[in-house]
Amino acid sequence: MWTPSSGGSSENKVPVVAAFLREASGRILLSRRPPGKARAGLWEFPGGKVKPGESPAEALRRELREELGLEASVGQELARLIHVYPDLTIELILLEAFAENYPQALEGQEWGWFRPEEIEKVPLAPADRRLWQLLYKNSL
Ligand SMILES: Nc1nc2c([nH]c(=O)n2[C@H]2C[C@H](O)[C@@H](COP(=O)(O)OP(=O)(O)OP(=O)(O)O)O2)c(=O)[nH]1
Repeated sequence: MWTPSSGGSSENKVPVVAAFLREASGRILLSRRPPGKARAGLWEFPGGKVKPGESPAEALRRELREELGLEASVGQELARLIHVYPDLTIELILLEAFAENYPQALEGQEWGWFRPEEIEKVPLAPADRRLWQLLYKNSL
């Protein structure tokens, strides 16, 4: 019988929150995973793991502050999915977010504003590609 040693199972899923944040002209904020981290070089919706005792909204406000110096309010949940990576299974929760200031890369990561048609061509983390397809299907 095959048993996974780590990852590969949806039972021990790690909750990860991510922000759907749009600027005035409708472009969407993406950040790039830095070298040395899992899925380095791929683009994602900014966010991170939810710590024990935190709500998803609290976790997202903390991650946006730590990574991008953003003070943000958090709105509704837009999409959620479970994604199994070889090393880790995540439940990725996409929350609408509204920033009060402009982003700055506090952890040296690349970030940018992307039009929806540009996101089609960006190398996204596989879970984010699926999320993006879900959003598009629901014509957000
Ligand atoms: N933040 C974020 N992570 C994502 C997204 N899509 C996706 O597959 N992931 C994966 C990448 C990582 O394996 C995991 C989140 O870990 P992280 O490295 O961003 O979170 P963190 O800073 O809180 O954790 P850590 O590196 O300190 O362990 O989820 C996404 O849109 N945003």
